[in-house]
Amino acid sequence: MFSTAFLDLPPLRRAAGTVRLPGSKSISNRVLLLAGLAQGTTAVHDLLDSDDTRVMLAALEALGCGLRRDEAGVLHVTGLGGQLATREAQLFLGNAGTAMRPLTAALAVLASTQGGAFELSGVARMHERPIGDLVTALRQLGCPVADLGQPGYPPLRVGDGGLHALHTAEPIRVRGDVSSQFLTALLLALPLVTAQGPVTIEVVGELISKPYIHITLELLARFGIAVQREGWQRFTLPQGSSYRTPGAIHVEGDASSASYFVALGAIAGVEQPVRIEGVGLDAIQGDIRFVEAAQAMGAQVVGGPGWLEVRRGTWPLKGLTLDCNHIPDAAMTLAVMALYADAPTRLTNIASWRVKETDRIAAMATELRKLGATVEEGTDFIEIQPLPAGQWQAASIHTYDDHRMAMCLSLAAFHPLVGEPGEQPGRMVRIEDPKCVAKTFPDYFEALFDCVEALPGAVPVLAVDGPTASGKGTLASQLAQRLGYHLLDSGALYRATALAAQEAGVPLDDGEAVAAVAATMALRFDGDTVWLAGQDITDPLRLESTGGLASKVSAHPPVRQALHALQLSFRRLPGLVADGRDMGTVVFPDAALKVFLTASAEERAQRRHKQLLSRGVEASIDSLCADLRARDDRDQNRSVAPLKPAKDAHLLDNSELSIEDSVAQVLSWWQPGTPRQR
Ligand SMILES: Nc1ncnc2c1ncn2[C@@H]1O[C@H](COP(=O)(O)OP(=O)(O)O)[C@@H](O)[C@H]1O
Ligand SMILES: Nc1ccn([C@@H]2O[C@H](COP(=O)(O)OP(=O)(O)O)[C@@H](O)[C@H]2O)c(=O)n1
Repeated sequence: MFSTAFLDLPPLRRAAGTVRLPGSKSISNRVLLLAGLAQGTTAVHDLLDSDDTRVMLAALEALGCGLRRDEAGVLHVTGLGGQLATREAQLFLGNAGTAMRPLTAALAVLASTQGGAFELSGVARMHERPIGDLVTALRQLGCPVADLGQPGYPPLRVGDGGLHALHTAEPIRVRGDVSSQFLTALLLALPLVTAQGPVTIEVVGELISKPYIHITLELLARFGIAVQREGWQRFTLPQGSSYRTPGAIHVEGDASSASYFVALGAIAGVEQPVRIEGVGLDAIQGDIRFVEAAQAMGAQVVGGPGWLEVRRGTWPLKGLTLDCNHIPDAAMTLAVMALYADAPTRLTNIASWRVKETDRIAAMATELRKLGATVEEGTDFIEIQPLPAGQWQAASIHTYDDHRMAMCLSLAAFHPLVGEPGEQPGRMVRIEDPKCVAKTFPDYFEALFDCVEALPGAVPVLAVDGPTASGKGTLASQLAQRLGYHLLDSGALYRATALAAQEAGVPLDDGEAVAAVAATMALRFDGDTVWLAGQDITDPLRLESTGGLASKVSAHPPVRQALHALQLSFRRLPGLVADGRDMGTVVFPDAALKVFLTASAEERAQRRHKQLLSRGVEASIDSLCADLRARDDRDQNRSVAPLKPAKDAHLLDNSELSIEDSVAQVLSWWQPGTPRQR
C-alpha cells in the first residue's frame, strides 16, 4: 500500500495483464455478520482485508465471537448462535456503513430481547451519514435507541439493559429511498425475532440500489434463511428462521473494484486485454452490471464464471445518458471514462452519492474540473463534457478520504499527451492521500502499476548526484519513501562489483575482466539486505574500504557500460529516485528533477566519522577527510562519467541544512504539472 502523502501518476499509455481482485466489501461484511450470528463455525475464504472489514472483525471479537485465521488465510468464525455473549460493549466502526447499519439493527434486537446496551460510533464523517430511517424502524419495533449526538446520525446507543417485547406482529416499515442499507440491516437482523411468528418488512418509497438487496437475500439463503418477497415492497422472514452456517463460504471478488479495471481495458487495452479474476459474469453483485455500461461506452468484454477480459473497442469512447440507480458505486468510474468520450455523459438517479464517504457528486465535479473538464451537477445527476486533447491540465486530486475518488481519478492518467512533440511528458495527475484505498482495495495502485505501461520516457526519475558523504543516500531514500518511488543506490552496484571481482580473484585494474564480472554477478536487493551469489553482503558493502575499491573499478569505461542496463531496469512505475555520481548526466539525462548535493569536505568528513562511530567503527577525521578528497578527485577527473553537476541540476549545499530541510527543499522543487523541471 502507498502510505505517502500523495502519489504522482505519470502519463500512462497502455494497459494489459491480469488483476486478481480483493474480496467484495459488501459480501465480506455481510458474511462476517451472518457467521457471527449463526450457530457453529464458518470458514470464510477470500475475505477482503481492509479498513471496513477490520472494524467489523474487531466488533465481532468484542461481542465474543470466535475468530481464528488458519495458515491458508481462511478465517474461521464461531458465531453467537443468536445469544449475546456480552451484554455491553462500545464499538468503533470507522467509516464503514456496511458495519454500522447492520450491527445497529442486530444489536438493537439482541439487546432488547436479551437485556443489553451497546454503543456504536465511528469517525467524524460516519457521524454525518444518516441512519435516522433505520432508527425510526427499530423504535417502531420497540427497541430503545438513544441518539448520543445529533438525532438521526451515529453515535447511537441501542438497548438500555432491560428486556423489551418487540412488536413483530405488525409490518415494520422502513424507507428505501435514501439507502438500501437500512433494509439490508433489518433483513439481516430480524431472523433473530421470528420465534413467535413471521416478521414482515414493508418498504416505504421507491427502493434504491436493489442489487444490494439481492446480495443480502442470496447470502441469507446461504445461511439457511429463505426470505419471501413481494416485488421490492414487502419482505417476510418465515417463523422460526435461524441462521445455519453453510460450513464454508467463498467471498466473491469486488465487482465495484472490477470497474476500474474494466475501464482500464476500455481506455487502454489496445493490443492485449486486461484480465480480471475473482469476479465474472456469474457475479451476485449488482455492480457487475457496470460491464453493460462500459460496453455501451465502447468496451469489448468477454467473460465467464469468475473472470472477465476487457479491451478497447470504440475509441474515443461513446458518451451516454444512464440511470445509475442499479450501479451506484461503480457508476463513479463512468464519470472519469466520460473524459475520453466523444459526447457528453449524463449520469442520473445518483442522489445516494451525496451521502456516501463524502458528497461524491460535489467531489467528482470539483476534481474533474481541476483536470480541465466542464461538469454540471444537480441534486441527483452529474453531466461531464469530453475533455479534448490539449485541454487537460495537471491536477492535484483531493480524495476526501474516499477510496473510490482515488481509484476513479487514477484513470485520468491516460490523458492524451500534452505539449510539444519530443517534449518530456510531465507528471500530470497527483492523487492525494492514496492510502484511502485501504477501505476496499489496499493494493489498488500496485495492481494498477502491474498492468499499465507509461509513455516511453515518462516514468519519472529524480536524480541525486554528489560527492561521497554529502548525504545522497540519506536524501534519496527519504525522497523515495515520501514519493512512494523505487530507489536505486547506484554506488551499491559499483561496490558489489568490486567485492565480486575480488572474490573472483580478478585484478581491479583490469577493466574488461571486472566488467565481465559486473555483467554476470548475481546481485539481489531485498529491502535493506543485499545478496551477492547467495551471500549476505550488506555489511561488507558499506565498508569505507569497499567505497574506495568501488571508486577504482568505477573509473573503467567497460564497467560503467556493463552496469548501465541494470541501472535503467530500476526505472519502473510509479517512479524512481536514483543516487550516485552520474545519474543526472549519463544514466538518466531525461530525469524530471536533478539535484546535485554538496557539503564542505570538513562537514562530510565529520558526518562520515559520526556515521562510522555509530556502527562501532573507529576512524580519524583527518584520514577520513584525506580519503574523501582523494575519492572526490578520482571521481571528478576520470575520463568517463566524471562527477559533475548536470547543466540542468539544482545545486544544493546542505552543509548548514538538516536532513529534513534538504528533503523539504527537494520536494518543493518537485511539483506536478511542469512538463519538464527547469
Ligand atoms: N543534511 C544533513 N545534515 C547532517 N547530516 C547528514 C545530512 N545528510 C546526511 N547526513 C548524514 O551524513 C552521513 C552520510 O550520509 P550518506 O547518505 O551515507 O551519504 P552519501 O550517500 O552521500 O555517501 C549519514 O550518517 C547521514 O545521516
Ligand atoms: N553512479 C555512480 C555511483 C557510484 N560510483 C562510484 O562508486 C563509489 C561508491 O559510491 P557510493 O555512492 O556507494 O559511495 P558513497 O558516496 O556512499 O561514499 C564512488 O566513489 C564512485 O566512484 C560511480 O562512479 N557512479
